[in-house]
Amino acid sequence: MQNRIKGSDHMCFGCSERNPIGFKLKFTMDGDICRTEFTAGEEHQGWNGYMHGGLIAAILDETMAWWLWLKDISIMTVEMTIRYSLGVPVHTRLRVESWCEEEKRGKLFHMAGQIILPDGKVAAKARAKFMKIDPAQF
Ligand SMILES: CCCCCCCCCCCCCCCC(=O)SCCNC(=O)CCNC(=O)[C@H](O)C(C)(C)COP(=O)(O)OP(=O)(O)OC[C@H]1O[C@@H](n2cnc3c(N)ncnc32)[C@H](O)[C@@H]1OP(=O)(O)O
Repeated sequence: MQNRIKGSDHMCFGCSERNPIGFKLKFTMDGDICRTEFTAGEEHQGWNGYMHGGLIAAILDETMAWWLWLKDISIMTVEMTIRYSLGVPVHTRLRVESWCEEEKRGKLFHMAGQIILPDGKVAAKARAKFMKIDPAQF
């Protein structure tokens, strides 16, 4: 998997290779699904042995954002809900995927994403809205 941005100096917590405490996620498009993988470590725990819910949200947020980013659409998250169905154990390879459910007037994107455990069960599912922004403002 390759990030599209190379040589830039951004410090995005989700995807920058330069951020020393970030997730360093790398994304790829598979048809109309954006995918990444992640294995949580001890430092990502909430309850012992399980990943912190806020960090689960961050991974889902980032994966949905990258579906748009890979299509050259600059956005910001404006709303997100998460259903946490199963604990996400640390030291476990996770598959994360996202897709677009609806586009409104080319400005608001209704996205969804999920974290899948090795046995195929969905541990967490997000729905979020992303608003198109002018990247020159940031
Ligand atoms: C070279 C370097 C590259 C570096 C590249 C790094 C990589 C990059 C990868 C990506 C990485 C991303 C990382 C994860 C994504 C974040 O984490 S983003 C961070 C979290 N999100 C934020 O901070 C967003 C904060 N919000 C804002 O700044 C402002 O609300 C915004 C988004 C700029 C919009 O402001 P605004 O233009 O004033 O919008 P506003 O007038 O309030 O609303 C516009 C319209 O949308 C509607 N609307 C607003 N919110 C909603 C909503 N939640 N639901 C429905 N409608 C809504 C309004 O009703 C309005 O409708 P109309 O009146 O036009 O009909």
